[in-house]
Amino acid sequence: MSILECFALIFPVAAYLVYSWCVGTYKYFAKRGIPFVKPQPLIGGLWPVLCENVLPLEAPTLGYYMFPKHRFSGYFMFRKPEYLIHDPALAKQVMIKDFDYFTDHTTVVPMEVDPVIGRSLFFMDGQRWRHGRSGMSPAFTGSKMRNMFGLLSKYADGAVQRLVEDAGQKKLEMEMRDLFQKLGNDIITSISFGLDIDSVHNPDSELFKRGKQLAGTTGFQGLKFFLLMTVPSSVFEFFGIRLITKEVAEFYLDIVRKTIKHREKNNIVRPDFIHLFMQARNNELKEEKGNKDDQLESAGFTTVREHIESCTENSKYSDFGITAVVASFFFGSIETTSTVLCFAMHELAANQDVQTKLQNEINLVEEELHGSPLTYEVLQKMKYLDMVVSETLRRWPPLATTNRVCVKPYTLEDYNGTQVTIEKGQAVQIPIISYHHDPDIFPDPLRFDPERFSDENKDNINRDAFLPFGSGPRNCIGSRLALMHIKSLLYYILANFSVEFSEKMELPLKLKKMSMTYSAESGFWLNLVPKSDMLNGNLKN
Ligand code: HEM
Repeated sequence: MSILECFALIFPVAAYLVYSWCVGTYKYFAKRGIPFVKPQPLIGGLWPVLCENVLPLEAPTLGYYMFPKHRFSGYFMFRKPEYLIHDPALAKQVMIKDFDYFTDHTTVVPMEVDPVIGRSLFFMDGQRWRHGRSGMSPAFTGSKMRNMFGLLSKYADGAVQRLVEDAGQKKLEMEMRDLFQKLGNDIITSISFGLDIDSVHNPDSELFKRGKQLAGTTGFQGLKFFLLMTVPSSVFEFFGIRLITKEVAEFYLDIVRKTIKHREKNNIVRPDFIHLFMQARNNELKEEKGNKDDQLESAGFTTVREHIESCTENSKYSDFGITAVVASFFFGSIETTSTVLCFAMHELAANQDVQTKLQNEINLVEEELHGSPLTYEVLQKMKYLDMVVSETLRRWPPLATTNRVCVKPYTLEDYNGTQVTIEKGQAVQIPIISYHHDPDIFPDPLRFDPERFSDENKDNINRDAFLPFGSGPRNCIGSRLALMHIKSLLYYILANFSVEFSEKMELPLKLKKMSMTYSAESGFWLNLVPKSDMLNGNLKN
């Protein structure tokens, strides 16, 4: 990082802290009789992150256990007062029934600040978000995902076969986050930009390097992202700081332009996102009402419902618009899916009985397929695989919290009758991780137990408190794609390998502190053990 870049980042942050110090007040919650986490000067509720062993991503959730008798509590982000919602039923009210009061996420990035990230739904607000979501939702329906499954599954199968060749007769020792980030980059590059690459064997390829610049949440890129979440985006605009550099945006724009030209000239149809958004700009992207693939249960327990009516009439995507929208998928998808895959593999290595049960289900499916390729229907019907993925999402949700911004005054009522009006512009935090780890909601919460999601037990699950993909109209638009990605890779890996901890794995697992999502401090080191060798008992070390 150059001195100029350091200055460009440090100066706006310092200016913002001084500003918030002048306008903020720590008396906000005390005056209203609301329990709150005691702030420290300047950094507010971030003190436990700096001085105690609290992960930054869990910092806003501290009030959950400090004030168990309340439906909500207060928290200071630096000097800005925010609310933490303890009661999952109240969170549901905020996210679904009273959504009109809470339509936005806290971080908004105007297109002028960053033309790529500014086109990501996550960072849009108001009408622009509504319009963007309704235009994008037909590209993520179950039927579109079924069409994309062939591409994704073929890639996952091919990538795992290359690992089988690498392994030969030996165990393959690998760091899982590195592996899944590479596979994730390749899958998203294939289904977004229509290009097939192999980053595991070609880590120096231009496409992998560029992909990392799009999805990166570590180093300088991670710092910029963290600041974007804490400092108003106008500060970024004023200093001309972009999250995705012009060079990276132009690299992908060039690919998209050439691909579109080639496809139009040669009448090529490939069921990927470029194709879907080319259809959208020609008003040809339709939602097929009543399609059985769009029913929730077909995609697994965790899939979330689409609440916004789709409308593609005015979605006139330019070449740059298509580039920016698909590039923004890198950002939301690679870290999240890699996190789930790393922890799923970790739990399978730690719980060999679960691994055996999952492999038995996979073996049965393979027998029934008689050598034919895996299909979307067959993958969706794999109950135990769905239970393992659901339990991983409960135990290790990639997003520990989500949030909403109040857009018109709203009154909250505590169990004891205390009422408080949230003002326009104030944020509420929804502590996904606290619900998932609350023993009153999920007994023995730190135990990895896929049986919680069995047919016999899943009706007892409090759906309001199980929120890996959020809830309501602003839920995760990519839940079906994410589940398909995670399940396909787990299927092919466990069809060919068993997994065990390698000697390099630091146990018990120590979580990485400075990370935007859950991760292992020293990596997820596992051995992939070729299955045929295990069966023949002739494994070479
Ligand atoms: C396991 C993987 C994933 C997890 C756990 C996850 C989780 C989430 C969560 C918790 C939210 C916020 C929801 C809310 O506030 O109610 C969200 C939003 C979002 N996710 Fe995901 N996500 C995953 C994968 C993906 C993928 C693969 C994509 C797209 C290709 C994606 C695109 C988005 C977008 C665009 C939003 C913002 C939606 C909006 O504001 O309208 N996510 N995700």
